[in-house]
Amino acid sequence: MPSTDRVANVVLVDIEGTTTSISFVHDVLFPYAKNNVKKFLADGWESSSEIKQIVQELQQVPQYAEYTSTLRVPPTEVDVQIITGFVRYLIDKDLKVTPLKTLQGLIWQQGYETGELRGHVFDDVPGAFAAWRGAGLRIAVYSSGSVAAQKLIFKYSIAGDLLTHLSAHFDTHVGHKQETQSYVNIAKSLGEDPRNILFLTDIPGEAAAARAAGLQAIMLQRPGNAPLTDDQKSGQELIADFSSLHSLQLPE
Ligand SMILES: CSCCC(=O)C(=O)COP(=O)(O)O
Ligand SMILES: [Mg+2]
Repeated sequence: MPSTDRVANVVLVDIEGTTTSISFVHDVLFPYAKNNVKKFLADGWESSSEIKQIVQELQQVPQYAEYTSTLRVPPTEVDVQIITGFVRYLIDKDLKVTPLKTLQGLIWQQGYETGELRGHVFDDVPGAFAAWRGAGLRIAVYSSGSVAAQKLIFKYSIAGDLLTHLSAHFDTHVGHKQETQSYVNIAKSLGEDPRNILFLTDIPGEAAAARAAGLQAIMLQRPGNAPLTDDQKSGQELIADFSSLHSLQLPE
């Protein structure tokens, strides 16, 4: 079906590689979190129950034992230094683990609120959001970034406050992005027939998982995204930006 004839009630967008450049996430957001994590943890180590909870959850991550085994001196207690090192290790490996994503969102909040960070969105994103909402569609977000981080990137975007366009947010609490059950959960939470949800993403495994749950899925080939192999392209609908989707309509 050509994109122009497509119908949906909900557009579900991924962030990194879809609405936003991979470079912004990897070259701006991740370094910001790595540079600020030590002070952030030290400031709340004794007083913040949120930080205590995150630190506990980080120690349950399977890679924690692997990380501590690489240290010259095995840690005798969990302190700011150890957790800072582990957070930086997880960020370098781009592991999408939930407590890391929660912590990153809290650290980025300070950057957005002080004006040090502004969320990147590609040029066509604000117009597409306005067109979809104008046609009566809902827009939802599904990213490995925490719901709080999702809200920040759109609220403080380079194109102004785009959060007002968004009616639902999903992160890894709903499941991982390459698992079909996550999309079943999202459709249920949205109260929608999966066939009336159009998922936009840059990752073939995410598109496949969404389709297996009955959603429509289209893949983005944004500047800076990893090139797709012929195998990954096969059976996919590929678009360079959202412009061909401006005329999305509600089902009859
Ligand atoms: C919510 S902005 C930060 C993006 C992020 O941390 C991330 O891991 C991006 O993953 P995505 O699922 O949006 O590709
Ligand atoms: Mg992505």
